[in-house]
Amino acid sequence: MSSRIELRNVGQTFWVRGDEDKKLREFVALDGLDLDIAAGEFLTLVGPSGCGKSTVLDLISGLAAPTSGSLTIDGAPITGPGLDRSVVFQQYTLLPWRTAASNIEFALEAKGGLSRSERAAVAREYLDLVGLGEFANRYPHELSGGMKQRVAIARSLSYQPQVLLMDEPFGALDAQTRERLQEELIRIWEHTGTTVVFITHDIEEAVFLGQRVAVMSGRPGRIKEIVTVSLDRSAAAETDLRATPEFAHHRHHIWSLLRQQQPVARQELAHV
Ligand SMILES: Nc1ncnc2c1ncn2[C@@H]1O[C@H](COP(=O)(O)OP(=O)(O)OP(=O)(O)O)[C@@H](O)[C@H]1O
Repeated sequence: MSSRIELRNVGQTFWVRGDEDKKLREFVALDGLDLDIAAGEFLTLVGPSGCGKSTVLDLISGLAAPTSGSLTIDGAPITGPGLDRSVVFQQYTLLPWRTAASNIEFALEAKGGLSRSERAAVAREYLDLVGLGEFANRYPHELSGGMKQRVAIARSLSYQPQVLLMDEPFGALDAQTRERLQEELIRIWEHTGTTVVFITHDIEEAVFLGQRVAVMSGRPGRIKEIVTVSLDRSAAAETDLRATPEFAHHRHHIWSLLRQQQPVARQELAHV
């Protein structure tokens, strides 16, 4: 199950207080942002810190409304959060007093429509999918960071959203765990066919995961370029994809695009 998402001429303005005079000013975070994400696509989003990546995700999730422009999912306007979209954040968001399985069952309970035993079966199925079938009865504090994030992904997928929104989900993990989870995420995405929008600061992660990488520019945030990544991911089990010339080519191209841009905070300072 997957959905198509369209952002048209999207603008987002915040009111911020000036550092010196404390007066409220308009701050244009996004302006004229256009983005089409195909049903079932895996799109990664990179850009300088503060360029508006999380703001874009907040708008798609429906947690915020844009100041101007339109966002649609399968042609219908996005007017608020919905069970068709699920978000995974960098910080582990599991309930500490519930086991791994029970965290997933809790999300299913909120959705409704399943009996207790059906919820337990679905929780088990998705824990198996992320390789944690043996850890169903562990509490979050008994799991590693990577395991906690796997449970969060399993929980997000358990109610079968059409879109999975991920805001630097592997940012707090060590390099090895991160690579392992990237490979697992590709496998899960191939299995579920869900549309994925994935924010990262890591160019290699963006190239490894994304069928396309949307590179943002800051002040105001908009899409600078969309890079189509051609990698034979089916060979990932036998080949070190990150060592191939194609990978290096894409990595360098995106690095050059980002290199041309200043961090947004420095640009803001220049305007004070
Ligand atoms: N609620 C808000 N009120 C005021 N300003 C905000 C608000 N949310 C975001 N901003 C500003 O909008 C800009 C974009 O923020 P956002 O978090 O989307 O950037 P980002 O690209 O995700 O940053 P990072 O990569 O550092 O996480 C920043 O300058 C931020 O300070």
